[in-house]
Amino acid sequence: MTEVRLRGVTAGYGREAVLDDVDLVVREGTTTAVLGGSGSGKTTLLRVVAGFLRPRSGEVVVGDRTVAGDGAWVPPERRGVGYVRQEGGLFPHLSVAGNIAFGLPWPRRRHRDRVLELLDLVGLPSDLADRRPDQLSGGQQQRVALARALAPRPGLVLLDEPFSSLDTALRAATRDATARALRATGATAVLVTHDQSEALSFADQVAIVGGGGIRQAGPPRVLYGEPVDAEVAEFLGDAVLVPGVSSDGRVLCEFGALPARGYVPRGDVEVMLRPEQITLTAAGAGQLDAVVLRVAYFGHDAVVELDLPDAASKHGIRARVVGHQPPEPGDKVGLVVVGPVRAFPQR
Ligand SMILES: Nc1ncnc2c1ncn2[C@@H]1O[C@H](COP(=O)(O)OP(=O)(O)OP(=O)(O)O)[C@@H](O)[C@H]1O
Repeated sequence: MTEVRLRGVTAGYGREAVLDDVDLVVREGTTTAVLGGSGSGKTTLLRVVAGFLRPRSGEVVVGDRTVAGDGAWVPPERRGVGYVRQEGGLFPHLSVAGNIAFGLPWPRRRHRDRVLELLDLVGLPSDLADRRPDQLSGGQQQRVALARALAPRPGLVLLDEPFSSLDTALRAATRDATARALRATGATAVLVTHDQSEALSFADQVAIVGGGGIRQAGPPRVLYGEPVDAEVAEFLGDAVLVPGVSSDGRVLCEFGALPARGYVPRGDVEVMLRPEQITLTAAGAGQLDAVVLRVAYFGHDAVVELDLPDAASKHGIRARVVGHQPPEPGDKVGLVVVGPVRAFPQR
């Protein structure tokens, strides 16, 4: 079991600092998903923890050892860290068993039992052991890469977008197998991903990287419900933003007076709510009336774009409704809006 701590870490390439004074804690035995725009420094963060990149300043602590900073430097191979890349990076000339055994310490490389145990751990049948990587599906290759990373029983596993090249169904199955294997071993994990729903469903903690730092880190529900600003809110899902005025922990906006959660700035604010906080009812039966402009149908749910005749904001009002009976464009509907909402200082 391994806790990871980054304190004041600044790192980059050449003169450019990609990460500037970054603090992050990943508690032992938990999973943190690192989410952020392209080029924001997610992989750089993993490289610093793995030891592939030396931070210019700050400290990295893995378990009870300072592995970088404060005069210390522990090379990657001595950090007890497993690393799984986007494309798996299996050795093409070795069998599945050979690839997994490569992760075992020298004296144990011939231990077939341990290889089969690792295959089972990642949910693969033992008869794949003698195949070559090119005889496996993409999802199977990623599971073998995970088995190889888990072979030396690392306390920490770093996963750099390991599911991104897989199609939707395979992605979900591989992600579930990975989550199960990590739980079974008790390893701490850091997962880099572009996928918001993956981050929210897979991890105990989500960390949003942007502007050289961690914009916000916390449990998925806190980040989704209480993002620190409108940008983080929009990054982590669909957000409806309307102008409002706050007083006494409530906000007054075109949806009426609604309770707000978290810190509420005074005066003019930007009010944020999620589209699923708006439900549709019969015209005249809600808190206010609207007309359906467009409907984006996704099967399990639908996003309904609405026009509020008396509202200040003329676009961007969206309700997420269950998919079996979405309304039609032109329909008149009533809206019921439930709080709490978030209120940000106006941009
Ligand atoms: N080896 C390198 N040499 C120079 N610059 C680099 C190197 N690797 C990354 N960078 C730059 O550092 C910045 C952060 O890169 P990084 O790969 O950490 O981002 P990322 O958030 O993982 O991006 P993506 O989501 O696109 O994979 C980018 O501007 C990138 O161009």
